[in-house]
Amino acid sequence: MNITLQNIGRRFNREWIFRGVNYTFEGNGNYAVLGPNGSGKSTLLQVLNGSLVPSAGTISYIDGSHSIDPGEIFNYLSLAAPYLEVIEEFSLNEMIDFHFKFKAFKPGMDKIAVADILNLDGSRNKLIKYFSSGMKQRLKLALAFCADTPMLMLDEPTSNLDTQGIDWYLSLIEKFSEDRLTIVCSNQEHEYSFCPNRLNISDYKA
Ligand SMILES: Nc1ncnc2c1ncn2[C@@H]1O[C@H](COP(=O)(O)OP(=O)(O)OP(=O)(O)O)[C@@H](O)[C@H]1O
Repeated sequence: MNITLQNIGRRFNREWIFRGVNYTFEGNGNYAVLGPNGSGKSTLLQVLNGSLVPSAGTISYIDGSHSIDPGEIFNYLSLAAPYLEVIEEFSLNEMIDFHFKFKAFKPGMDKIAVADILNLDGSRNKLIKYFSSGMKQRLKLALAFCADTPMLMLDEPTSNLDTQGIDWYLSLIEKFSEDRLTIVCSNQEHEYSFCPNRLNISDYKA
């Protein structure tokens, strides 16, 4: 999967957050979007995942030999981000069932394997509203990692995770990011140290 940005800019009201971004995210590469708080990392990720339209420029998606309509791109990606909520009234079982109505499981994965990855097999009927913030973050990550999509987008992936949770995240990266384009928005080195390709959004401040 390739994503090509040509002269991309995004503004809110009169303020340009970034401008003139020319960049290609290629193949199954690992990419980090870097920059200090408020620099526009999440805004760029939202442009990349089709939830925000760019204010300038064009974005194109190519999967193999065919191009994908930006309106359809959500079907091709898995996203874990602080602004993407889990459904509090669902149990863990219901949340997994719901998520995988829209996305296929990665080969070898199923509902039980996802609960196993979370180490929450005994809590399958527990309502998500009773999960701790770290458990909710693990759930968001596991749902994204275990879905069979050609793109994985992660915004602040280890927020609310303890040291053990960070190791758990890194083990999932090793297991589930190899064969897909992976983009991580972060300002914490341990979250993106595996990414050889780095885009600093501050370089495009208008
Ligand atoms: N819907 C919006 N309306 C107006 N301004 C917005 C909106 N969303 C984001 N912004 C502004 O855009 C700028 C970039 O925000 P963004 O969340 O993309 O930064 P970030 O680099 O991801 O920050 P952080 O590291 O704190 O998560 C900020 O100044 C923010 O206030």
